[in-house]
Amino acid sequence: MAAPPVIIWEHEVERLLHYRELVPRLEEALGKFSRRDSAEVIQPVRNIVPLQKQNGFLALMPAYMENDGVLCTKLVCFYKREDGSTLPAVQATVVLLDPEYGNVKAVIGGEVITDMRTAAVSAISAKLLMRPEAEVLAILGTGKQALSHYRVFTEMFSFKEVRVWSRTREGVARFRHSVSSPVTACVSAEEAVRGADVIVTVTRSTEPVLFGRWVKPGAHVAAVGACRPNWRELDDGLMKEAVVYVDSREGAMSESGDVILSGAEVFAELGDVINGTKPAHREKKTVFKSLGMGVQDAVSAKLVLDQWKAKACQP
Ligand SMILES: NC(=O)C1=CN([C@@H]2O[C@H](COP(=O)(O)OP(=O)(O)OC[C@H]3O[C@@H](n4cnc5c(N)ncnc54)[C@H](O)[C@@H]3O)[C@@H](O)[C@H]2O)C=CC1
Ligand SMILES: O=C([O-])C1=[NH+]CCC1
Repeated sequence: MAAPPVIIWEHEVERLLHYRELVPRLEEALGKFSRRDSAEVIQPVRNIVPLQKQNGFLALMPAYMENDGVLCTKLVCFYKREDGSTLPAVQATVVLLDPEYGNVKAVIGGEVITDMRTAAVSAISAKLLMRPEAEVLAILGTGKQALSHYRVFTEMFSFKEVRVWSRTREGVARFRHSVSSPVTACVSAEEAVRGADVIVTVTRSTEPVLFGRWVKPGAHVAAVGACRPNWRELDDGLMKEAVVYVDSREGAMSESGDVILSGAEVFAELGDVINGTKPAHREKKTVFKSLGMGVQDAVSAKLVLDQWKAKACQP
């Protein structure tokens, strides 16, 4: 009989997962995914069950990496919460299985993984697509993703100024309290993004919060919210004038309101740029539309379990 699964919960994931190890693994996984080699990654578009009463969705996100021996699925609920709600916008659990026997090896809290891997992939998009002389970062939204994005972007790059905007003053005040360095609080999204080199949108909005006419030429946008086909964060103007990159073409064509409703053309996946099969248009306005992928959770969970085992073996 197989050993019972290891349970690793959020505070431990927080201790075990570090961007310096996570970022290169995610970069490699994005490249593998975009090669569409079934021995490297099998990852269907996630299955979604609407939770009508709760105004949310349950998503099942499986991924199999045959060459790496990683079989994984994340269960994630995400909600269209009203501001002021004390309930979380995203709740997740990641399950690692043994591909040979099918037994569960580990059950891992998925919130820290979701926050960190999403932010790390946005940072990879910036590494590939922002101008090298980028100085100003703007973050729209001040929730959990805003914080993880702030952390990895300031760890990986040296911005001279970080601006934040939220619909509520409390949101900005809370955010400023949670970070170590000064940030510029902006009273409007327009004020935050005018002249910014890199813009991150991490809101629960279902209507555009970022308009192309505010975004300067050559700026890079990482758009993380709006993960349903009828939800938007970006306007048609931005989607149509920017070169659009995504994590998964299939995912974007079935889930991204910004892509589907604007009719914008998807130029490439990030993995195509990593593999050298599509160029990085750093000189143009670029949008990375993030939706999240099971393979990102799989490599993150594998890293957590490996670190946990390494620590457990230490005397
Ligand atoms: N692309 C991906 O892989 C992932 C995307 N997400 C999405 O990222 C977004 C942010 O997630 P969290 O930070 O966990 O949520 P959160 O609830 O912690 O933060 C949401 C932020 O959006 C703001 N907001 C809410 N409604 C708004 C509106 N109508 N206009 C402008 N701002 C508004 C809130 O004030 C708050 O600052 C959500 O849409 C979530 O579904 C979350 C995880 C992964
Ligand atoms: O990839 C993910 O975990 C999610 N994408 C949208 C909400 C949660």
